[in-house]
Amino acid sequence: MTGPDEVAGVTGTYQPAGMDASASGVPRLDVRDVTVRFAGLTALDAIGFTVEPGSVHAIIGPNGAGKSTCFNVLSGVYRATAGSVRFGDAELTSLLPHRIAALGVARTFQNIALSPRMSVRENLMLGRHRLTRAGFVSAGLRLPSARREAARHGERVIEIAAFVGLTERLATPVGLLPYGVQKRVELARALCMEPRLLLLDEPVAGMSGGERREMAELIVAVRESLGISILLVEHDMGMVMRLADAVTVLDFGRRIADGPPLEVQSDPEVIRAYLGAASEKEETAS
Ligand SMILES: Nc1ncnc2c1ncn2[C@@H]1O[C@H](COP(=O)(O)OP(=O)(O)OP(=O)(O)O)[C@@H](O)[C@H]1O
Repeated sequence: MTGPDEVAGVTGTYQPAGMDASASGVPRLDVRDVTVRFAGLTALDAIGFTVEPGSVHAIIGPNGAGKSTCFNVLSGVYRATAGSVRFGDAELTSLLPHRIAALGVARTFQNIALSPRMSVRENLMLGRHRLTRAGFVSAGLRLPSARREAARHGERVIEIAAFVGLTERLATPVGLLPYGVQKRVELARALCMEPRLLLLDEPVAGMSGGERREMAELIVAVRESLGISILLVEHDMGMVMRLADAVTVLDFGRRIADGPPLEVQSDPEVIRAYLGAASEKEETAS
């Protein structure tokens, strides 16, 4: 059985490749005055926040607030209409998604984006793809250098699978795994990219209470073992309040609060935004 104990048991033994387990080598993410407009609609209106190296930072807000749009800008899927996103010395707003990934920004998706017929191991090997040096030809010819490289990546995949508690599932096709375990495979695949910043889009959406707890423990373990920065969008307030060092609150594309979780939770504008969203839902339901 895999579970939180196994996750906790390996904490501290897992090291980021080429880095020590501290926030050194992890740049600050600086989002400044980012605006995104879609024909007639301002999805993000000059928003800004900073993700400190090695911290867990949450973006929250009612439906349609602009959270996914923000993630899409950070990962290069959407182009910002204005503003800047700096990751250390790099300006991300002009880069394509694969260039942003190459800088060490990895992402998981709200809806699972894995290959269901492929095994856990194969899905994780896909995560290593951007780190693979062997060219198409040498890999195709199975040259010794390409074989050695594949073996190295294979070992790393085994280490990462152990860290997230997936050792016994390595040969299982992903589509046969329970939903909560698939979400862990997604996180493991993102870790296979050796990220310095991990973007988690609703990591516990659709999970049972037990699965939520396991995922929360895993996120803490990632932060503590790797010292990387984690930016997450999440609707589960309890989880945000427990996990996050800082919270940015969006509402209708505007940033309405930013700070430590306790401060943000008692901010009158945040309370108003959430109460407003709740009463709108009630009106639609009645
Ligand atoms: N590609 C797009 N084209 C047009 N409008 C879009 C596009 N993507 C998002 N929007 C709009 O931008 C606004 C913000 O949407 P976004 O998905 O970022 O919100 P969200 O906070 O992630 O919401 P949810 O919690 O429901 O996922 C919404 O009004 C949405 O309809």
